[in-house]
Amino acid sequence: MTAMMDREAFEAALRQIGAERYHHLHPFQQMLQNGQLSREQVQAWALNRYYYQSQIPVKDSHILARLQTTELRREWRQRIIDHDGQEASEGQPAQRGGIEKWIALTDGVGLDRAYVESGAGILPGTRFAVDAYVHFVQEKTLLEAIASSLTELFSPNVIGTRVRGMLEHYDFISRETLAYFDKRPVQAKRDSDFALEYCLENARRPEEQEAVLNALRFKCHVLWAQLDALCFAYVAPGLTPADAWQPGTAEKENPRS
Ligand SMILES: O=C(O)c1cc(C(=O)O)c2c(n1)C(=O)C(=O)c1cc(C(=O)O)[nH]c1-2
Repeated sequence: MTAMMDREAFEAALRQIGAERYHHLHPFQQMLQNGQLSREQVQAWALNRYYYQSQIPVKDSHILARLQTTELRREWRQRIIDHDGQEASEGQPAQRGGIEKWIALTDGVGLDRAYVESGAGILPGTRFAVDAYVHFVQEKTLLEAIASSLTELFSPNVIGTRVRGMLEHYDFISRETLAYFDKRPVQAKRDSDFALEYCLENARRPEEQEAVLNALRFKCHVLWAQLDALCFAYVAPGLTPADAWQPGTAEKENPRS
């Protein structure tokens, strides 16, 4: 049996998984940030990732429903607000949510909004990976469900590199198009600091520590598999499934708006 790790060793083991397995290492991510993709390949990324974005508040609602204290629910419900936004109330302005901002991104790369929101044209690999994430948080222990969000420990770096690279290399990408990412690093740090502390405190046995590490490995695979699907369908030519989005289709009617 594996021995219990102390707090530092456990945290180091989690960070090691990110260093080896996070999607910053994926060839599609690297092509995206290095300006090696066509406009259509960037459209494919934006379209497929919309499905991930759309399911994040669904998965967080499953976690929320399992939390047994007001304090924990308050903390977790902020994640749902971040993605779904909030109507104006009591002198507070309305808050645009992440999903709406992602639609601004797909708009910005010229995709038809109704088509994006319909979810038609999503690759099977994207759908399976994202759905697996939602099922994971329903079926596993609460500790594992919370641990599966820990990839966000690593997202501020990859987001910074991606945004810088895309702005530098693609003339069809503007700051406004990528506004989704403006707030993400701060939100991701807040969320992952909380989730990390929860896991460090609540994994009290070696098996629980192992389960947390495996949940983070699983989530790295969820992200990796989505980029694999994009590579296979849109970078290797001619392998796009017949019912998935075909480059050159679903263009917005007025590409300037
Ligand atoms: O751009 C990225 O590389 C990236 C990565 C991740 C992640 O590591 O899971 C998330 C996000 N973005 C993101 O925008 C987001 O809202 C988000 C929520 C979660 C989660 O697991 O709850 N991960 C991520």
